[in-house]
Amino acid sequence: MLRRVQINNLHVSFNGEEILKELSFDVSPAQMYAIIGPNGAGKSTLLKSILGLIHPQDGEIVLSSDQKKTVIGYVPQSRVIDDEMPISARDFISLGQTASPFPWLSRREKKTLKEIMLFTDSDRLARKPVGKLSGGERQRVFLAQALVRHPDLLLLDESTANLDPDAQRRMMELVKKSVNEWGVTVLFICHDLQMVRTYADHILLMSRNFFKTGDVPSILDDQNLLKSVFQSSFVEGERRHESPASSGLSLSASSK
Ligand SMILES: Nc1ncnc2c1ncn2[C@@H]1O[C@H](COP(=O)(O)OP(=O)(O)OP(=O)(O)O)[C@@H](O)[C@H]1O
Repeated sequence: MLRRVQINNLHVSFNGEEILKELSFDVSPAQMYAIIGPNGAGKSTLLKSILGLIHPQDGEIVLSSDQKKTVIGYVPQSRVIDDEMPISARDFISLGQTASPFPWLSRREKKTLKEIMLFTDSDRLARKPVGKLSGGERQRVFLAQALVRHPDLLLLDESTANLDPDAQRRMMELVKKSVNEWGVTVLFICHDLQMVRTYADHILLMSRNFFKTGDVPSILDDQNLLKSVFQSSFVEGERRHESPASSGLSLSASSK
């Protein structure tokens, strides 16, 4: 189980543009943290920094857990799956398991795989080709893949976007179940504030060069705070769009 995640004074810039500045916060185990903020605020950048996919210019990320190495499960914002991909949902989920030198699963891995498929209700999808699954079924399979190594920390980047309200609720219930039953710690990026109110224990509100953490009421009930963060990003965004060349932004720069 995770003991601690500590983000200390994180700085991330791309092409000279500062995306994260002096970002610091602590995460307690077995809790759900929603990360909210306008488009371009740096939310995905933060998750990718925790994953080690982006190297911050300054600051540190401390992960500690009972095991030697903290296991992280990640469901990215978008994932392109070819409709003709000839791999079953079961095999796709098992790709998340620890790489073994053998091309077959050990008895223990098979048992875990079965457990996770039952847990996420994806066992009935086991034999279906992953490319033929509906959007909601795919999300369920992606979550199963992220959970199959029993992560200490689960990072979800808008993983319920594009799902219908019922599928969103079912997915978040599963995530909550993994927190309650296994003590997984979750950071989830979400634009649906109603969902955040229902499922988050804490919130990290981010915009460029600004952040605030707190419990749900202290962030979501502060209308002035929300207005200032979302409105200022809109005004800033408008200015950029009027004059992209003079803004110094590289229009082709994107990690997505
Ligand atoms: N690898 C990269 N190279 C250059 N710029 C990048 C890179 N990754 C992200 N950015 C820029 O950093 C800014 C923050 O991007 P990020 O994806 O973290 O935002 P976000 O808060 O997750 O936004 P959204 O809500 O739209 O998903 C954006 O302007 C983006 O273009």
